[in-house]
Amino acid sequence: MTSLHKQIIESHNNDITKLKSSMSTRAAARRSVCLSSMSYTLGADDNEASSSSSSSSSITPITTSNSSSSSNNNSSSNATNTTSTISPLKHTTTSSVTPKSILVTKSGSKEEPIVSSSSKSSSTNNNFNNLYSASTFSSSTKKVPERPSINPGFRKPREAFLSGNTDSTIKKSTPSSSSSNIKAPIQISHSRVDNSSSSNSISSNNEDSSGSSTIKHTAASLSKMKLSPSHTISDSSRSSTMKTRSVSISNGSLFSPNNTSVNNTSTTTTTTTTSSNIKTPTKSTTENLDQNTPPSTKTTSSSSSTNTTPSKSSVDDVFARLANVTKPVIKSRSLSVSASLAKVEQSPPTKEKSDRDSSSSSTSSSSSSSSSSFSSKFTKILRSSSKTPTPSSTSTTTTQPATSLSASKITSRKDTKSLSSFSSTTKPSSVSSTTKSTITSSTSSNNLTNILTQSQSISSTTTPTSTSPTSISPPLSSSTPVLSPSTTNSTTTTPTKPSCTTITPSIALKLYINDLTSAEQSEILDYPQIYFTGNTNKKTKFNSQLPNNGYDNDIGEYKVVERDHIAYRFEVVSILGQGSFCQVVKGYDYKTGEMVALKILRNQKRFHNQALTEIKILEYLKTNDPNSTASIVHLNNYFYFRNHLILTFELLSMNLYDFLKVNQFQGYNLNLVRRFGAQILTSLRFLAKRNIIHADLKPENILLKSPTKSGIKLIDFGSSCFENEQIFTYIQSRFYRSPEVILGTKYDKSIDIWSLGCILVEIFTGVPLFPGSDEPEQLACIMEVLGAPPKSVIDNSTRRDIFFEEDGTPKPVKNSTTGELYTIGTKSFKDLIRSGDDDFDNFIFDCLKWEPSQRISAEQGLKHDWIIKVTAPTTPSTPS
Ligand SMILES: Nc1ncnc2c1ncn2[C@@H]1O[C@H](COP(=O)(O)OP(=O)(O)OP(=O)(O)O)[C@@H](O)[C@H]1O
Repeated sequence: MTSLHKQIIESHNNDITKLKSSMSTRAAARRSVCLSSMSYTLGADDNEASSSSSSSSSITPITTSNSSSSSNNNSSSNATNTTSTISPLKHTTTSSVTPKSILVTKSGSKEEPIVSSSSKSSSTNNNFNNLYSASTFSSSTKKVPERPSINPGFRKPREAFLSGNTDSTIKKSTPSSSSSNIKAPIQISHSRVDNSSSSNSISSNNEDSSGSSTIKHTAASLSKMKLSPSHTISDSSRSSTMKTRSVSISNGSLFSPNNTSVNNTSTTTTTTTTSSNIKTPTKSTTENLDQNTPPSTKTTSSSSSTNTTPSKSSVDDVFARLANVTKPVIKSRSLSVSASLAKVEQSPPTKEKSDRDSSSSSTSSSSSSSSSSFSSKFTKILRSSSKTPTPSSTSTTTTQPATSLSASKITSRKDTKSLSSFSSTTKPSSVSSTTKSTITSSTSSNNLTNILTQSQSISSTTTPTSTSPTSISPPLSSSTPVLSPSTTNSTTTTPTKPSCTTITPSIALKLYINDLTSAEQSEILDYPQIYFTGNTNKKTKFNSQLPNNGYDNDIGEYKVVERDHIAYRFEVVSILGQGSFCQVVKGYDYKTGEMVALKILRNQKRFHNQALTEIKILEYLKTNDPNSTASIVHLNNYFYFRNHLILTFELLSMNLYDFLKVNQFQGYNLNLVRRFGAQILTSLRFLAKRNIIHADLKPENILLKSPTKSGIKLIDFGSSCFENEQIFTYIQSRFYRSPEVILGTKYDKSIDIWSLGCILVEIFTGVPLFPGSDEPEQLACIMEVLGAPPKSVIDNSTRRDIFFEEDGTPKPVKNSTTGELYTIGTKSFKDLIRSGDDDFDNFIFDCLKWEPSQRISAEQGLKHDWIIKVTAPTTPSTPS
């Protein structure tokens, strides 16, 4: 093991510690952690995995200007010339922008082939390496602005929306005294400074609507590159809660701009921070990576390419490395029990339930937290969802589901037949094959793993259910092999397809009572099938004096404990992400043998209500997308655990914000942008045909399916709605917020097209197109490029007074940092983007129309010249 490996591992361990500590803190702490020390979470045996990925240490920043795409060569030159004007100050900050960590989420074992269109690609797009090469736009290392501060998760009341009190800084950025002296046109002066250097200065208020935090940060706006004084941006702290990433790798080892040559790098890539350099992986980088590319990865890469171009970007190789580093290895722990013991210990279900009920009741009454009282209303939810037949249709009908979640999803918790949702809604794979499980008869050990070291065969205690709503069933393997003794003996094996054999709670109680907290000893009786009871001695202890009996922190977030169980079925492996109203963890499903993503909603009524809407839409979408070709995440299941609504999803990989981050916000070439664009358009067309608005399209909500492939999926339908069921007026994350939402006019599905335009530009450039720190600045950023909105748009605005003078002239808006005024229409889009591709520019123009009706539709977008130029076969042929 090289010293670098040790360094990486050390860094990982440190980050794990930070992550753990951050999980129990409020948003302010989380935010700081996210910015300054992105969390790294590893399975217990990941050190081993990381050592096998030494090549990752040889990755150097993309620094040279060898455009990987021939079509972009010209623009590359242009970019070089243009960016050479960037001020030295910008370069000075460049050296400090290095993110501390590179964040990658290892996908589950399922890796889909790269968008197969690569084989159909033009000569400029015949190699996946090409796809992942840096954008021709890139110049120096980018700094990105703080992520949008207002998040749909924290929608404001309509009154606040109309009064403009939605972003915490509206007052701040709407000049009062100065405004009277300043006339339009608005002048502009952006600046961007390094946010990585400012994380320590973050303070945030965790309260929903009133809180604001001041963040000194860097923003890497294109237009602000010429000036780089730091500025202060106020954000609504909650909504700007930064995502934590499942895995972060010491950036210093992998991507530091200053690390031009790292251990094991035989050939050094010259790194420069001059703006004229377009950062693209060099041949040497690729070669070094290839030496250590796992066979599977190499195969994948080559198979996705018709021509191998060794000198092209190796970002995909980077991801292969990262994926390798983060390969989760967890212990296999499947519950099993001796037949004799099962016979002896099995208690009548009604008795157990009765005991549980009384216990639960007592527990409930002892809790003084408001969240608990609220939660009681939701305890009916989902635990017996299986009893309800699935919303029948799997056709592509555009009929929307019932307004509210099916009543079948909500049943009394006291219904003794209401098994846990997953147990009753799934067809146990083991049953169909009359699986016999290997078990141990040991009664001396409380450790399930230990018990599995001895074996006996018994019949599975699982019974098939007659009703299996497909829309909420977890993924099932066709056959679920039984753990063999050899498998179960290992403490470091990758999760194997486990036996679906379960034990009853009473047996689990007998066997593992010492592993269960006193609360669990009562709680477990509520779960008819026990798959896993946790593998940690750090379980949260019941405390009726604390929020949700100690299970929650003070903002209603579940205190996630790694290695603990969720609902006696899933093992918490790591944290994947942190949303405004949820935590997303990677979990191992002992029932199906799959890694999944568990979205644990905050224990507050509004979040639950929002999640119920999300579930309704997700189920509807899944039903209408049985083959999963719409590039939309599939909901596996949902259930209720410790007063938290939990949604389980297929496990995806990193989101596109992280994807930009690992490339140090250099952006990616247009071929890859196009691939993403085509897939997003396909998703939007799918949604549009069903009259669904996503309403929170942003890079964080677009996830790679695999770290090594370009396939993506949309997630987070928590803000979504049917067009005729609009609930919220205040939606979309600010950078991607459409003018009509800002202005408070009627909106429809074309708000997603606006977001798409912003996102695609960002993927190309690496930085947000319109990085307003609040809504007035957001609108000013837009007007700076698009000019003032048409009079009709202004006149229809319900928030006109916030942004416009009486005569319709835009109110002056100052740059929140420099104090300089924005000016309307002073930025040329083409100059701003410098894509060198008129088709791309035109496509973006078509997305960014003031008038929603004039924007391109998803259907039209898929036929646009830029999209059809080189289109992945899988994307246009995806479902209509
Ligand atoms: N299926 C998944 N697989 C892997 N990671 C996921 C998955 N779902 C979510 N994540 C991670 O968790 C993060 C938060 O998820 P999500 O956007 O659903 O939460 P949210 O609370 O709705 O977020 P927001 O604050 O944007 O509303 C995502 O950005 C992503 O990084």
